[in-house]
Amino acid sequence: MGRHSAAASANNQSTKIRKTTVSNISGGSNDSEIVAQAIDLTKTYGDKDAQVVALDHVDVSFIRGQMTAIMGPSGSGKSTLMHCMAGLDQPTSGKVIVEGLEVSSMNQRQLTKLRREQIGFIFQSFNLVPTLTAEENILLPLQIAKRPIDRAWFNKVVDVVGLRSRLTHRPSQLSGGQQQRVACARAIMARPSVIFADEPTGNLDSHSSREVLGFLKNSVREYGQTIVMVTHDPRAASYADRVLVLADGRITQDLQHPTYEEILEVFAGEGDEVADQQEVAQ
Ligand SMILES: Nc1ncnc2c1ncn2[C@@H]1O[C@H](COP(=O)(O)OP(=O)(O)OP(=O)(O)O)[C@@H](O)[C@H]1O
Repeated sequence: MGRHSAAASANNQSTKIRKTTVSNISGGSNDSEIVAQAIDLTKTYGDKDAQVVALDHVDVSFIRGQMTAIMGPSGSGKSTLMHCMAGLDQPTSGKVIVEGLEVSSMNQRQLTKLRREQIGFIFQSFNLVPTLTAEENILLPLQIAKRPIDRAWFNKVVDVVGLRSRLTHRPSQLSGGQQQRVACARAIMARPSVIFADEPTGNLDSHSSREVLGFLKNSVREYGQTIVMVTHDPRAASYADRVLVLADGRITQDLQHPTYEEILEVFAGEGDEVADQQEVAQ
């Protein structure tokens, strides 16, 4: 399905779904709970003749202690939004604010500090260091940042992700699900303000996906962790408190606590594409 028809399909569905506007979310009494915010965010690639508008004046706020899923067709701007929010990519115009700090105007040194101290990452490909054990991988970001290691917190995180008996194993000696649980533990160990997860279950079978999503959700419920997760998988998105749908670089849906069926309904017109991507992911 083309990108314009995808957007139209999403808009057509919007009347059927509980919908909260971005201004409702970002305004009013919730202001103190905003962890990360995009204001009039635009990102274009290429020059005038071959310009791609990856993000088109996006306004969105992410609330502390919530898990948000970002969905949308391929090329709709999901990764670009997440990369701009995490300070991995520079917007063309507009602002990104994390914990009250303007990320979009930071220099490299400030960005490195921000990513070390405030932001956790989980990638589809796990991104573990192959020569280090699970324990060493989990502790690596804290050691690089020269931050003290809270052993009680480490033990809690290790037990929650069920890695106690695997701490001395290297990534190659672990299953995909176990490797992703190491990556989750690594992300949460530093207690970041927000964890950005890019297709965290994209390389996992359905059993391992459920384990990883269960752990992520648990970290939101029990420790107030804030998570923003890009996913093509409606099942994964149904674990989230909120689902944002992007099309052509704009947010076309903002759903609070949607059920799996409601998420499927949003993509009913482009079900083949979602189903295909889900199949590839599993
Ligand atoms: N470095 C780049 N140079 C040029 N165009 C780019 C670049 N990165 C992204 N784009 C374009 O920006 C648009 C948004 O890309 P983005 O990767 O954010 O989409 P996405 O929704 O994450 O897609 P997918 O689901 O396929 O990963 C696409 O049209 C893409 O081709």
